[in-house]
Amino acid sequence: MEHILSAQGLQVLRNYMQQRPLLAFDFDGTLAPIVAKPAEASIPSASLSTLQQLSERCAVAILTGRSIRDAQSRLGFEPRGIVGQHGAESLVEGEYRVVGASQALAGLRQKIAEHADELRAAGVSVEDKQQSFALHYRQADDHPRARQCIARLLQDLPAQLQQSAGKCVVNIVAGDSPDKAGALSALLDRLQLATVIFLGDDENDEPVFRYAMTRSHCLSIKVGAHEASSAQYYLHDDSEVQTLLMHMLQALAPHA
Ligand SMILES: O=P(O)(O)OC[C@H]1O[C@H](O[C@H]2O[C@H](CO)[C@@H](O)[C@H](O)[C@H]2O)[C@H](O)[C@@H](O)[C@@H]1O
Repeated sequence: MEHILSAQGLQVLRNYMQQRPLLAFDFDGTLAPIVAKPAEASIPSASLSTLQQLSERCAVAILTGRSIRDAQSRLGFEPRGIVGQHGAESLVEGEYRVVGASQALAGLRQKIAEHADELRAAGVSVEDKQQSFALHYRQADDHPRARQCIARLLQDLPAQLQQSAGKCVVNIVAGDSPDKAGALSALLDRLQLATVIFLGDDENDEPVFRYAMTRSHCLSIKVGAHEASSAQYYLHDDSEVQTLLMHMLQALAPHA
């Protein structure tokens, strides 16, 4: 993995930007720094301003584990596409679709209600996003205990549901939902774009990093270098995101 802000990385970035790619961004841990409470996450104002300017010159999309409604409330601009709940819902040029749903989510909702006291005592908070759940334990005093409590809840998870790990969170989505890679592929088709730059940081972004390896016009960048990641390039951490956005913008300037 190469640093995207190295001389070589920036040359690759400029070449991509000249093709007017789709600029696709993960939200938490990428555009918005990780914070203790999910409700308090926000994009720093400088990044928001640069994203707005980018969205006037290029197609911009957000690919997030959050619900679309939640993500929208944290964006000061309207992207061409938003993929929400890890791929389970999409909003592209005003058209909303739920892609994948399962009755089994209703069963899990009931089970979560039955285990509410136990989850609360273990410091687990539940984010019900309708097409998916996030079971958060960042604020638990004892993370192993919280994870055990979640594992007990999910031990007989129906085959129609799938779980995945994230940053101090366990996500549950319907098994027939696309992941972010499937959703990105559909988005590119829909927008009739072939080239994409994707920036993400977490487990649910790895399918996109792997997808990028199979395509010739897909540049993948991971926030936070990690040997096990399939991303091609990295940023050290989210404090470098604004610098990257500025380089993207400069590469679109007429004289660039
Ligand atoms: O795909 P993403 O946009 O990265 O969304 C993944 C999840 O992000 C949120 O949780 C994470 O961020 C929180 C705020 O920084 C943090 O407190 C939590 O520990 C992280 O897991 C969001 O709440 C989830 O719904 C998303 O699935």
